[in-house]
Amino acid sequence: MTGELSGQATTGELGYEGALRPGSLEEFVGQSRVRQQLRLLLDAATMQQRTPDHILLAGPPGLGKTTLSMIVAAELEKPLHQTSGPAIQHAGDLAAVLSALTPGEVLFIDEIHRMARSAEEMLYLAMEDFKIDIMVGKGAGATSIPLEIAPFTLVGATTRAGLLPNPLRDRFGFTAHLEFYADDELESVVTRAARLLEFDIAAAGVSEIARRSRGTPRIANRLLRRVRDYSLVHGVAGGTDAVQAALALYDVDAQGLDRLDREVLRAVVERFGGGPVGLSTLAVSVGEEAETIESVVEPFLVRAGLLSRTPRGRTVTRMGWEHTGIPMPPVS
Ligand SMILES: Nc1ncnc2c1ncn2[C@@H]1O[C@H](COP(=O)(O)OP(=O)(O)OP(=O)(O)O)[C@@H](O)[C@H]1O
Ligand SMILES: [Mg+2]
Repeated sequence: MTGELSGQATTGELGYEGALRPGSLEEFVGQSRVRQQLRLLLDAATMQQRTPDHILLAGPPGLGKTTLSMIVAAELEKPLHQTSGPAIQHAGDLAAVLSALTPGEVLFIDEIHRMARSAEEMLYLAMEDFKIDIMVGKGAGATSIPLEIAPFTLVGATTRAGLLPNPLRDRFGFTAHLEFYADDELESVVTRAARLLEFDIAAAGVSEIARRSRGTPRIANRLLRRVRDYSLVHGVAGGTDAVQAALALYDVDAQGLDRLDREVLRAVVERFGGGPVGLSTLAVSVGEEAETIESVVEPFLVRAGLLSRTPRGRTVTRMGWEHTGIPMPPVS
């Protein structure tokens, strides 16, 4: 999913994201519970001069997992090494990363649920005892040589906490579940970003953007940039008119649903009588990957009360039917 309302980052966006990333826990908007929990964890470790427990950050795309990993390193005043699950295809890839860590370094593994199984075992031992076993040779003559590594803090991020094997999940001392942001929190995100972009936007425009951002800071920042483009090109101020015109141009509706969200709702209603329908069937019928539907589209539709996930499949709610504009058949 690559629309304006995908929580996933686009390649060209990475530069902007760097510039807009909050640099400390205090600057990080919202998620106040997670912030308090992290503050305590980091302060305690600093006082005792040890590395803090490993941290797992779980939640949909664009809610601030990468940002928080950078903040953890900054708060600890330690270097950050960033890698990701898909980059770790073999145990050897992980061994190379782990053996190069300096004491206290923060290792960030994004999309940790996509790491190779063979590397997971190595990670267990590393997380627990700061040791790894290096295999030397092949076949019957193979031996494993234990190697000490520097104490480090692992920060893992996942959009799919349910996919992590239990032994891995259990080795994180703290799991932060990031929630979608409330509208007033998104307003703070947009106000802050507008200031950094030196874009003058009216308060009413800010709240309009916040309302349409699906609870996601990345989307809020992205919509803000579209509105800024619009006001620049058309030479108009950043008020509600500019916001509405810009968002209409990008197909974002008043509740923040984009094309794919609406397609998913319509598919369930038109082709499956409102559900229940299984995830894979639904994914095929809208031509998207099941993972995208499950981790990007559904969390928002469920939160907005338009879709419900049941053991038998996905069902569109009464509000969801209303959103499609198709009359709901009477319950027989
Ligand atoms: N709490 C926040 N306050 C201000 N800005 C935020 C906050 N959370 C996220 N952002 C902004 O949203 C953008 C996306 O955040 P981030 O990259 O950390 O998300 P993510 O959870 O790692 O997403 P993904 O799952 O796609 O990797 C960044 O540009 C960041 O500046
Ligand atoms: Mg990220």
